[in-house]
Amino acid sequence: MDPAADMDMTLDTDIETQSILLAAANHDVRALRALLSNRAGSANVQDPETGATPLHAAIAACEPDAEGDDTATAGAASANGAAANGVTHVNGAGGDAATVTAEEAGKESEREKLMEEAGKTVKLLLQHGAIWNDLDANGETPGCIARRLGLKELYDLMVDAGVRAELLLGRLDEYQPLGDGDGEGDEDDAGEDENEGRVAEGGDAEQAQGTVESGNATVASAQEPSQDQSQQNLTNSDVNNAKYLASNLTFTADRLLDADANGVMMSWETNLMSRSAELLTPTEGLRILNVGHGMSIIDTEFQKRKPSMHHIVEAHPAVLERMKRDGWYEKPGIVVHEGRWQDVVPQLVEENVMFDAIYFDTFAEDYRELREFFSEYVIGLLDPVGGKDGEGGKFGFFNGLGADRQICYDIYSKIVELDIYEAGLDIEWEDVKIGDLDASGEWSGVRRRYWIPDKYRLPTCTFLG
Ligand SMILES: C[S@@+](CC[C@H](N)C(=O)[O-])C[C@H]1O[C@@H](n2cnc3c(N)ncnc32)[C@H](O)[C@@H]1O
Repeated sequence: MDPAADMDMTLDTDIETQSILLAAANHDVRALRALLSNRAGSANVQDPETGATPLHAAIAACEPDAEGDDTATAGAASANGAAANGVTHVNGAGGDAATVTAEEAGKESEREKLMEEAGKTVKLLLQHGAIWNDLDANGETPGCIARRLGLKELYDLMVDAGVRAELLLGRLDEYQPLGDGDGEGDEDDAGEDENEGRVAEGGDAEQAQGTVESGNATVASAQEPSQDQSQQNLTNSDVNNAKYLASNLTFTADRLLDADANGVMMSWETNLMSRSAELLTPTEGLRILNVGHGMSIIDTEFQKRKPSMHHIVEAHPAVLERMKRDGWYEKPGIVVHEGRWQDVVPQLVEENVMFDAIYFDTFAEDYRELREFFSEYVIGLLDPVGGKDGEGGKFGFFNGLGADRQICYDIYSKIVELDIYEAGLDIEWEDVKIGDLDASGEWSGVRRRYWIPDKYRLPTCTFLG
């Protein structure tokens, strides 16, 4: 190509990119609509330096500028409203109350207007295929910026966009083979995804990937779906799990690590395990199934409740070895199933074995496995008239879905709620505060920090109705 023409084209593209970013930042919906209709895919242009997409620009524009225009966050920070501030002033500053309240009310209405305009811009961009989880140069998705700035309305829009994208990818997944089985690319894909950073290459942009953590595995990139993009998501998770099951493990007092120093299980999760056991088995003498033994934490809690039957499914030879050494095979009511739950559980269903409480926490598996477990098997294994006083059996799982990024955690909490409901179960959440894991040095020597949120959303599921 003629170099001059080449340069012209580059200039045109740069100008187009900057015009789109500017229209998004100005919340100029009319100009933006015209620009987006010029070229497919232009809702995903990125500033070459900052990596900002139009979604980043539209949301970041709500940040107050340095000269004290604090409209956006003043309102956002007072999510509970100017009224609360007004009360403070009435009590504290006597005569100024009316003025201050009017000022606050003015700010609040300015903020509402800003949110409305930003919201329209964000929706327009999403309608034009803007990807919800593109990362800018700071490693933030647009939703991360909204959260950092306290812009709840915009954050919720981004969460909903992520839920839609992931649900659609999940559905597409059901209609496509998981890996082509010819080996080509499968192993590499698995290696790429497996417990590495949560950012994968996705077209031009880096994208945030949520993870389904049990201490564990990968899940789902999350992007507005297209056939090509959905393919990225179809990793052969069997390969990941198989690789983990063949790897060496290191046990110490406070952690179980795989051969790559990934945290399979860590002792900071103990209170989560004991609270789960408490909610699942409110009384002694129940029939329990636990999938994934790990550091024995939840099984020890279950044993304290003197179960009448306590089945454990565990697939890793080193964990099984340790269980033997520690006398688990001889404990009261214990039945150890050596093998992958995928092989063991269908057999239990066939034999009509029923439980009052089921817990699921594996490693190096993705959300599809968890979903398969509760959609296909829980219904057949959980006694609808079991549990305490025959009120029905309970199902729980380690909720580490997308836990290495708050927005992914919020998205997966919604997705799992929808899927659980579709499986005929109801879900109740209990929030458990997580301490400062950095301050307590939890991640030292662990390859990847798999937990970010300061609250764990603990799920307890029962039959609907
Ligand atoms: C995160 S740990 C479980 C921790 C456990 N909840 C505790 O309280 O210590 C996950 C366990 O699941 C096991 N596992 C992984 N994949 C499995 C599979 N497909 N079937 C059965 N067990 C599996 C791992 O070997 C590991 O012991």
